[in-house]
Amino acid sequence: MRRSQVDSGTTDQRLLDSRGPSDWVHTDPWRVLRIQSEFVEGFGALAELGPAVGVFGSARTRADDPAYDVAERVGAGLAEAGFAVITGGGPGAMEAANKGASEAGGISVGLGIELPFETGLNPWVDRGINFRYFFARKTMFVKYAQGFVVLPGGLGTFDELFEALTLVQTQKVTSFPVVLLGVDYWSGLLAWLRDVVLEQGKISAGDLDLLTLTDDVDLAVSLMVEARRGRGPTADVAEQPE
Ligand SMILES: C/C(=C\CNc1ncnc2c1ncn2[C@@H]1O[C@H](COP(=O)(O)O)[C@@H](O)[C@H]1O)CO
Repeated sequence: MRRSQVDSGTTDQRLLDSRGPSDWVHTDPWRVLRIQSEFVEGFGALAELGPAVGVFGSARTRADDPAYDVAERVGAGLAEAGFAVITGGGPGAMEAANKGASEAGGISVGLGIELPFETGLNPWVDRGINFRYFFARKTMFVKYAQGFVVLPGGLGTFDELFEALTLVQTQKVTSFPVVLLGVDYWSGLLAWLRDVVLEQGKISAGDLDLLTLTDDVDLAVSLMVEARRGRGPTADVAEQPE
């Protein structure tokens, strides 16, 4: 535009001078940009992480609970085997796994989530990202972890476990090992999946093959190592064309 068509002032000036209504920051199009920024930040922070395992488990596991010690040993074992350990960055089993990984000299990652009862990232997270949106955070777990160790937990842990299983069942991700650590805790769920869900044809037998139930931390770690070998030499970079 030229002459009288040109708006007075510059675009920069209009941007910097104007303080109009602000309700648009709470609209969906603006949220889309915030969501996008979570993906950009997550991909940017984790792209060069190398082989990693996700550890899920209860936010309520106390330090005197035997499961805390198990989580700590899992974190340490995975770190010693060369895996980065990715948790939800919160308290309980997450904190224990991060502690184990960090103390063993490994890469301890926490993907925190904004919650009404904010707890913040636990002190053992060395690389942390805070998310507003659960679904953006979940993408990071499945994109950057090559296997999952699941400690005793509640609804959040179930959600993460079944999300991983669903993605494999529907072939949305390459199959990865899922270890349920805690025979007493998890065997009831596994029995129900086998005796009711499988029996009534709601899942296939192969869907259960993905799961290993054990109390053995070393076995959990070695299953992850085996799976990493199975993925071949590209396991560290895992770049695929679109
Ligand atoms: C409930 C309390 C704190 C919650 N803080 C959390 N911080 C980060 N991640 C969390 C938190 N709570 C749940 N998660 C995710 O779900 C899984 C644990 O859920 P569960 O219901 O406790 O089993 C865990 O793997 C996280 O990814 C203060 O007590």
